[in-house]
Amino acid sequence: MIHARKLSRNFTVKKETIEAVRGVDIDVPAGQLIAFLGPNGAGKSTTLRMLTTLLPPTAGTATVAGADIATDPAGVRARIGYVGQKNSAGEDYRVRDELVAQGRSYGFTWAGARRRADEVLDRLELAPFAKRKPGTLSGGQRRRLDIAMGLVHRPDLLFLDEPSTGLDPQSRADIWAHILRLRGEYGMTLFLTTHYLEEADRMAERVVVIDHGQIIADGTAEQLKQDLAGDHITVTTHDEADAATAAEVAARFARPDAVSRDGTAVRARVPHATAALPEYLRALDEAGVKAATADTERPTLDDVFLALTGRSLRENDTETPAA
Ligand SMILES: Nc1ncnc2c1ncn2[C@@H]1O[C@H](COP(=O)(O)OP(=O)(O)OP(=O)(O)O)[C@@H](O)[C@H]1O
Repeated sequence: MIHARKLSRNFTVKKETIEAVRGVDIDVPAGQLIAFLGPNGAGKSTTLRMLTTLLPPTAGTATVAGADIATDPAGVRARIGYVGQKNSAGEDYRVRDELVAQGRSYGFTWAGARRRADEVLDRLELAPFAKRKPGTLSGGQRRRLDIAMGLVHRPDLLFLDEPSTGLDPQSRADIWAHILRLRGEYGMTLFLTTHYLEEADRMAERVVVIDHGQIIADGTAEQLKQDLAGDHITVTTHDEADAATAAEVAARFARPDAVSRDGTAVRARVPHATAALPEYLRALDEAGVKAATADTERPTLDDVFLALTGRSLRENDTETPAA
């Protein structure tokens, strides 16, 4: 559905060149739900804008939904939907009329556009608001309208740039329920960016991480966590001397740089915590150290990012994601 090779985009600002996207290669098969993650300024929107033909690449090639972004941008646009960060519906018309106008802009007849408008109103549970102006909708309803606008022409592939940003947790869950239902009904390919790592972790089949314009990780959330972050074991002891011994013992189970100590707490990164913990506790016993508490923790996608870059993706977050 998407095949991009060495996709790159530079911007020149005051004679300075910004390499926003640097040689992105990506292949997305039909039907996949893929989350594109990265900190602010990593190049997510720029990549999306190139794939959706809103921005020409400086170098590289891509075919999207079977059409070449450079030689057949109209073909790409006819087959994809794009829901950007900004509202896509205007303020002048009523909700249904906005959707009908969108259908007309894709070449549907008036009757066809009205049929499509009613279908997406129904699918996104917006029918009760059909006669309202977009400006009177709540944040979540407005976001559903944006998605409806992107779906009027029944695209095979839908790009969503931060579909849930700025919404309260309940509206976010609601948007996701709609996205997943639409995907089930239409069998669409979904390519989305999000700042919410938990959402990417739970919802996406594939996670691609971009940083400084380059893809630095690509796989299922589970693979990335297992390969790049590993589980964590945390053991606390009764005094700091024991903790120092416990840290030395931990270094036998984990790489030395994957062991840290804070007072009486020792934390170690290991491939499989549930298997390593009993062995570790036995080894502590042999070393004459009694653990006060022992805990295991699965890694998060933020741990993956931290392992890859030494930075946390959360440093950019301004909102607290829902649990
Ligand atoms: N029109 C532009 N002119 C100049 N620089 C730009 C332009 N658009 C993007 N950039 C720069 O390119 C880099 C990548 O920006 P981009 O918007 O793709 O990042 P992003 O990962 O989508 O970030 P965010 O999460 O904040 O939306 C940034 O350094 C940004 O400042």
